[in-house]
Amino acid sequence: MHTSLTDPPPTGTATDPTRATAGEEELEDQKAAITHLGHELRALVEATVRTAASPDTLHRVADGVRAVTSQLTGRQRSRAEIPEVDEFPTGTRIYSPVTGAGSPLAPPVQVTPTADGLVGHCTPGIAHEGPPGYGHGGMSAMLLDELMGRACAAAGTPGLTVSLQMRYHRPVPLETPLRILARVTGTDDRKIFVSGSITTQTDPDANLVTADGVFIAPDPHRTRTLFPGLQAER
Ligand SMILES: CCCCC/C=C\C/C=C\C/C=C\C/C=C\CCCC(=O)SCCNC(=O)CCNC(=O)[C@H](O)C(C)(C)COP(=O)(O)OP(=O)(O)OC[C@H]1O[C@@H](n2cnc3c(N)ncnc32)[C@H](O)[C@@H]1OP(=O)(O)O
Repeated sequence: MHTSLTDPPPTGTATDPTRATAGEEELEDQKAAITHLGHELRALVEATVRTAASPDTLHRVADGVRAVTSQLTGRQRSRAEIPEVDEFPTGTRIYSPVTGAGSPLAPPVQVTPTADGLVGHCTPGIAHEGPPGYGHGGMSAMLLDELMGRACAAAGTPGLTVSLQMRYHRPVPLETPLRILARVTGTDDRKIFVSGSITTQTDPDANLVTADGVFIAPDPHRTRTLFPGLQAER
């Protein structure tokens, strides 16, 4: 199982299949299929919020979507279950609403390490709109919360957000490639202090949104209670 924070591209995977064992190959096939469906669903979501189709067309499409949904049958993941393809808490979260290649809600953000933290790249669409043409403020908070949480995990101290101070300097343009930075700035016992920012990729010196967060590394007993799937499967 690879440990990269970067999710696989829409078609195929980043891992050389000739080096994978049988079990790993199955997981890579699963990841590729989940990614394929996520890609198509994101296109459907974006088309849904942009279309000017007639009521007849919308009703027909809604019926078609219901028929498609009914095909996703069989065993359903339980609430606390960690997907087999995931690498919690430091790697792939395939259904994350921020980074998940399999999530119709995610932009999705591609995450890579930097010298002192993480950088994320994504291009949110109209589905993530707040003010007309600009990103929803809650979406910016979600992008930063995730990247800052991942920066804690990448630094070896996974933690949960207890405080997230947001500052919105300029509106975030949609359909524009964005850069999200996150880095751990300090620790105090179980407290982890993290900063983050969102800029466009073309103007990385102009902060659109900045954030300061406090994350807490839960004690081992709390971790076992909060994440029973971690104990059962890892
Ligand atoms: C193999 C190990 C796995 C460990 C996994 C751990 C975490 C992994 C989680 C995610 C990582 C994965 C990927 C990251 C991607 C996305 C992350 C997105 C982030 C989120 O989406 S996350 C969801 C929203 N988040 C919550 O759902 C938290 C709800 N919360 C709680 O569940 C508890 O809060 C808890 C358990 C966190 C701590 O509970 P607790 O009882 O252990 O801690 P306690 O209260 O004793 O506080 C200890 C010290 O923190 C200080 N403190 C408390 N609050 C503060 C605040 N607001 N500001 C400043 N300091 C604060 C106290 O003052 C005290 O300081 P002092 O000791 O100095 O007095």
